[in-house]
Amino acid sequence: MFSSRSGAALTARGAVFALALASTLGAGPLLAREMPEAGTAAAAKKPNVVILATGGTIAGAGADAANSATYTAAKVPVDKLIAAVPQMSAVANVRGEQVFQIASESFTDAQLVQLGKRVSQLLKQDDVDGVVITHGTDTLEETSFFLDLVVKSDKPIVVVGSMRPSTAISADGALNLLDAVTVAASKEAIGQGVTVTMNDTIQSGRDVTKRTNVVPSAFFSQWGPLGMVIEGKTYFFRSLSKRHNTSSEFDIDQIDSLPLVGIVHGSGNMIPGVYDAEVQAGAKAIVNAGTGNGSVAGYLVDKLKDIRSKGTLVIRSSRVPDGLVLRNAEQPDDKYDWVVAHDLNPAKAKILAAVALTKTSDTKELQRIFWEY
Ligand SMILES: NC(=O)CC[C@H](N)C(=O)O
Repeated sequence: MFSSRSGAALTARGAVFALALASTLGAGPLLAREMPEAGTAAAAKKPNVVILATGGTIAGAGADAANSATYTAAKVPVDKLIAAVPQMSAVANVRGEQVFQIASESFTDAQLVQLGKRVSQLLKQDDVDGVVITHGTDTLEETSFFLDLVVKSDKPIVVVGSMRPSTAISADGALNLLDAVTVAASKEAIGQGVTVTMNDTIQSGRDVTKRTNVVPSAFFSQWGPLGMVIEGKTYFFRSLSKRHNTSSEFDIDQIDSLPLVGIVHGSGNMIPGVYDAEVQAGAKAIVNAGTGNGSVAGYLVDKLKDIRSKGTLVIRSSRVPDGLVLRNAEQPDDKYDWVVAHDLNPAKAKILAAVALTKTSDTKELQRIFWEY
């Protein structure tokens, strides 16, 4: 049973995307439709979109078409991904760059900064109308929020991944990639912030998170998607009200590295020494992924107060996927000089804290930043 899409369409798409791997392995030529030649009138009319490939399942390959969860991520190079979705040439003049070829859990802050700088550089060019980043889904929510905070451009930036490798029956990467290019090429996406196109929806890169780890409908925002993309048309229904991109006070051109921020996951019966280990490793801030409303066990409060008094920032988030952490609810944040992450989950709070710390370590300023972004 196919839950959300027609079985015939899914199977056809899987077969098309599987061509990418066949070619990678030298099994034969690609059946890509001819792309319009650069410099022709047809090419001049279409928006120019650059695909920056970083790896992930969208570039993944398994041994058999039945392998939807057992495969190797980051195998198929960007030119093969592009050749496997010839429908993109009707939407935009597409070219690709292989920035990395990694599973996204292996992303480092240095790579995040490098990617951000490349996106910024490209979007300053008159001959680039939008950028698509192909990415593993595990940390896609971090990268999409990071780019939303630091790239000073109104042009569309779309981050896209897939849940099934390119070789799988019903691979979801091909349509997700076509949808990403469609959004990146659309006028409607200008100024909407970084978006994520997966499973026919357009989500805000600011608040989308991975909520299930095996099915194509993996990405979810508690505030709902921005819109949908269907058969080459974008439909936007809401806008991001938080500061982002050109309205952001952060600029990747001014950032060369990110300070270390740690996350401590809340549970019952915790080990206070974990906080010390983060501080000793050089963490400038610790995001406390507390229980419930960002609650902190009574026996941990002194530890967190002590850490704060010695200079490390304490940011209260929650391990609960949705909701808000409010200031002075559960803990007296004013008294302890702690910051709350508001609706940002621990991974998102870590990104915002790291970016904010490039400018300030004043807790009033940091709290303002957590309200505004
Ligand atoms: N669906 C995926 O992309 C997960 C594959 C891999 N763990 C990654 O994040 O790159």
